[in-house]
Amino acid sequence: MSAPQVSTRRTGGTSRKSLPPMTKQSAIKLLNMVANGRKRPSSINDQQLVPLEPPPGSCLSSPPPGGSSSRCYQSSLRSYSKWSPTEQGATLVWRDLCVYATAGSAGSGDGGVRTGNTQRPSIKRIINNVSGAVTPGTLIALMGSSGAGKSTLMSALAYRTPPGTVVQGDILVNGQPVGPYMYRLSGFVHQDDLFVGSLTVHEHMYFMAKLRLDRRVGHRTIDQTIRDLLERTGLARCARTRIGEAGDGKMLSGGEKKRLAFATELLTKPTLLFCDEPTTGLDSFSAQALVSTLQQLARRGTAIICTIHQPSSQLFSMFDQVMLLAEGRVAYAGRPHDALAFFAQHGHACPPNYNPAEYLIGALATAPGYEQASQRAAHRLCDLYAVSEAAGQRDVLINLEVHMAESGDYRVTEEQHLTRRPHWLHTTLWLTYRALLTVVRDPTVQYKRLLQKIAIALMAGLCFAGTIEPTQLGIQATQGILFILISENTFTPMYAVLSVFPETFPLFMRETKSGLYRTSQYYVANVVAMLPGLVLEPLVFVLIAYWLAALRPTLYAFAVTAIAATLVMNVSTACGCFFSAAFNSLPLAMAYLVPFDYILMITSGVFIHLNTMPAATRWLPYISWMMYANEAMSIAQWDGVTNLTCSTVDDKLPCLRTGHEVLEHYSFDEAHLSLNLWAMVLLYCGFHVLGYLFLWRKTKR
Ligand SMILES: Nc1ncnc2c1ncn2[C@@H]1O[C@H](COP(=O)(O)OP(=O)(O)OP(=O)(O)O)[C@@H](O)[C@H]1O
Repeated sequence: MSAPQVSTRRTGGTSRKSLPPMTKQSAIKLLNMVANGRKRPSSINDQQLVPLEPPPGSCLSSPPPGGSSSRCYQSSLRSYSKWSPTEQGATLVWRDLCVYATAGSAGSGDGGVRTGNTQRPSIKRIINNVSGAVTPGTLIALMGSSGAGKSTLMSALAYRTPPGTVVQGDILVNGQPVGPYMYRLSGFVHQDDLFVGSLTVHEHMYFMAKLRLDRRVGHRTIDQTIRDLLERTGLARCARTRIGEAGDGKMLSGGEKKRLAFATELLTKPTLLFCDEPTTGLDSFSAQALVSTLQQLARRGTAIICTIHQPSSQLFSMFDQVMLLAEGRVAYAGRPHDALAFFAQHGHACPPNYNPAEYLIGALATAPGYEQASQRAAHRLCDLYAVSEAAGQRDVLINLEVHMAESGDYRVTEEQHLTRRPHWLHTTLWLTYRALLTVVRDPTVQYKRLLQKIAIALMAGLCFAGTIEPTQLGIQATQGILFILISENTFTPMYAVLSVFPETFPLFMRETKSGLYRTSQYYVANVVAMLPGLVLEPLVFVLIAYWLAALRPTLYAFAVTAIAATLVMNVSTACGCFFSAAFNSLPLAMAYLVPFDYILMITSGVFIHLNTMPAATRWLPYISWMMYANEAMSIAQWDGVTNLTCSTVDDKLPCLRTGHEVLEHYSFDEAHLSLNLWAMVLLYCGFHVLGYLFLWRKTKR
């Protein structure tokens, strides 16, 4: 396949069609007529102008009961003197839109085209020259068979395309090309729901409100908003239920999770709402209830775009507009009822008692065994629509928006300055709270590990009980228990955190991309949430093993051992976090970590005299916190000891008479105590900085 030449800009003006000069008022008049389904007039009379601003009490503030609010919004045109979609409603138009997926991007599943020794990236066109418009107060359904390009089109419109996707064409919101502001202006309900399962519904909503709403919004208002939203989405009775992960006993159903995702997006009262298959997995009653909630939301001025799979007849008729896609092209866009008439006109009359949506999608789908014929039929319908009157009216509306954007005297309101985002620390604290709840509520993470630590400490302590004496054998036993104290606080925690980032990565990416928080805040919150466990565990372990084994009975020696063990556990966890952030999967992280473990162990000072290591590897102990901890703990045990006895029976045993000689035997030095502790603090910071940088780099891809 030859790769098409595409520009890498998201939107641009290469395809802009030139329009004749037009006054602002004439354009508004024309737009108004087009939106109301009338043909373009040959001349525009300025006396027939409509007011620019909706009058007080118009449908923007109070929609007519049962009336077509989309018509209502279309006739209430916004002012073109400023750009303020939150005040005026958002008109989203897209023109000549093409979306390409490059090889290697999510879902492409191929690595490109190989030519000779070089690999040329392959590019697949998913959306092919699509144009359309959504006005405030309109509920529009994107429909089509599986693979038609619904999700791709919607994510491009919402400015949420996955990495590796190239978007070409114009996408404008009230005349402004879409950009990062879409994360603030619009909500996006994803097809797959991602939550922190250990939170309850109310906790999740409260957390989201704290991070997404203006920081001046008080507790009472937040509580009231959450109560209203849970009521509206039918989740009020689940407010105290944990969201849960698959396999948990107490959890929300798939449909409830979908509604929770929906309620979360409504917190910010988005002007534009994108819903990727919101009814999938819901029974017909719940699906209808959800679409009816969407209808109500549209009546209040939100422009809503949904992708939807084979809706029931009733659901189909609830949408103001439908856009039918076939192989990335538009086969029809307009009112649902008119879609049936258009298809009937071109030889696809829906039989009576047939689900219309199913019929229309079936007419555009590729039938197995008849691929070429069905593709030809779908292309024919797309071609017929492209030259239809409905497409012409749509094009006038789109061109007017583009024209107004180009020639209008817009005053772009920096709407983001109107909302005060939470402070860095505030967001970090809320993230820490959420991470802490996860740690506390997941017994496998915390309690089981603590119990395991106590059991190992008891076992190790009892095995060494009575062996710590001022003899040559006692020296060996002392160094042995110190190694147990260090290794037990190294390997288990290091491997335990390996899954932290890969497991939560999809949720983290979604939340950071939507501007909920920054990588630094997420990283710091996770580290802080781990801290209580990382202090408690080594202290409990040392407390039990130290006194059972009867190591040096001075407060100083105990304190140094406890501090060193705590630092060991924290550095190990930091190292685990670094490997976890650096690699995309647990097996990959493990594959690299195991060889690193061996370096740590070999250079700990137990297995080899560090001075005798080959010159090329002599730098390795400097990155080994096991060596630093071993030296610090050994100094605490042997510093100032002078009463060691030698064996009179076995002259093959070495004879070390003082603590100084013991330390020298292991290539340790009394003067290095504080140096060792500071080296561990440095390693802790270094690993975390590296871990953060790797995680941050992933978000930039
Ligand atoms: N990153 C990608 N790389 C290559 N092909 C892709 C990529 N993303 C989507 N596609 C392809 O583009 C086509 C449209 O995908 P899309 O997910 O938009 O379809 P859809 O209409 O939403 O389907 P469904 O209803 O099954 O979710 C599919 O054939 C899909 O395999």
